[in-house]
Amino acid sequence: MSKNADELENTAVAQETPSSDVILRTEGLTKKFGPLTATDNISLDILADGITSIIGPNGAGKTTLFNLFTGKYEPTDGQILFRGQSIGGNEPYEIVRQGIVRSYQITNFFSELTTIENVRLASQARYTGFRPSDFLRHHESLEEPIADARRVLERVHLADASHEPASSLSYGQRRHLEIAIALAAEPDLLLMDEPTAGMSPEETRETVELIEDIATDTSVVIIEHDMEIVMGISDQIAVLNEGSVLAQGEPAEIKRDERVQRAYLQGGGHD
Ligand SMILES: Nc1ncnc2c1ncn2[C@@H]1O[C@H](COP(=O)(O)OP(=O)(O)OP(=O)(O)O)[C@@H](O)[C@H]1O
Repeated sequence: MSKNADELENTAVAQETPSSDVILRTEGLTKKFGPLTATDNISLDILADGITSIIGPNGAGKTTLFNLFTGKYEPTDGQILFRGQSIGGNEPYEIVRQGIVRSYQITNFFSELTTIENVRLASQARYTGFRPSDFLRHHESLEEPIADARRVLERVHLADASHEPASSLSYGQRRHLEIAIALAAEPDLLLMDEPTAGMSPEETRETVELIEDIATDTSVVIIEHDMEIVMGISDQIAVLNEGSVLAQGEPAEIKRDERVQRAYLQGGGHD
């Protein structure tokens, strides 16, 4: 039976609109730096549920993709849809307000302030705004930001260190403080760049558990080089190679994908 015009139109809409289980979609996303193409026509779906890992050899375009998601870079071409809305080229503070937050691998807090003061400042921004100049504005009450900061510190197991100067925290605790600062913005999508890099086996185990806990109510995307962690933690994996998506799927599919093995698991260099 042939479809009438309405049915055809509905089909077209259904194909174009990301389904509700996709939180972020890229369509033909390209970023060029002069003659170099860092991400090349990437079309990728990040599912709302669970943890997506982005893997690939050095220079594959993983960090560039994160920088496009957070508004640090403007796409040269293509679209980024967050919950169906185009965000490509938005300012970083707008993207944080829209619900995408990145937790940094590098230390990015005020070391002379206490642990809770650092998280409280980040929670305050939810009330005053995420524009750099908004940090100078005052929320009339500190009660809510302090209560939020306490809750977040419980979650990342730093409650006991609340009143320690951030400079006195161990390396693993500092990384958890970074995560706490990101969580204080109450993201819907949390981006994490090598969340266990440089950690001891014990710190790594705690951090993996923490990420799994966060993923129960927040969509999580991680860039990760450690294949044991990737295979254990991920619900979905996207493999990039030379700026393009080589494969996307569940860990078992990715493990047996011959192109992936050739490009990355056996052949390609990584940290
Ligand atoms: N700001 C920039 N200016 C010029 N070239 C850049 C810039 N950022 C990234 N590149 C280039 O884009 C390509 C992709 O880099 P990107 O950092 O995204 O890769 P990656 O997959 O994150 O690598 P790694 O695992 O080493 O961090 C590389 O060739 C890199 O040199």
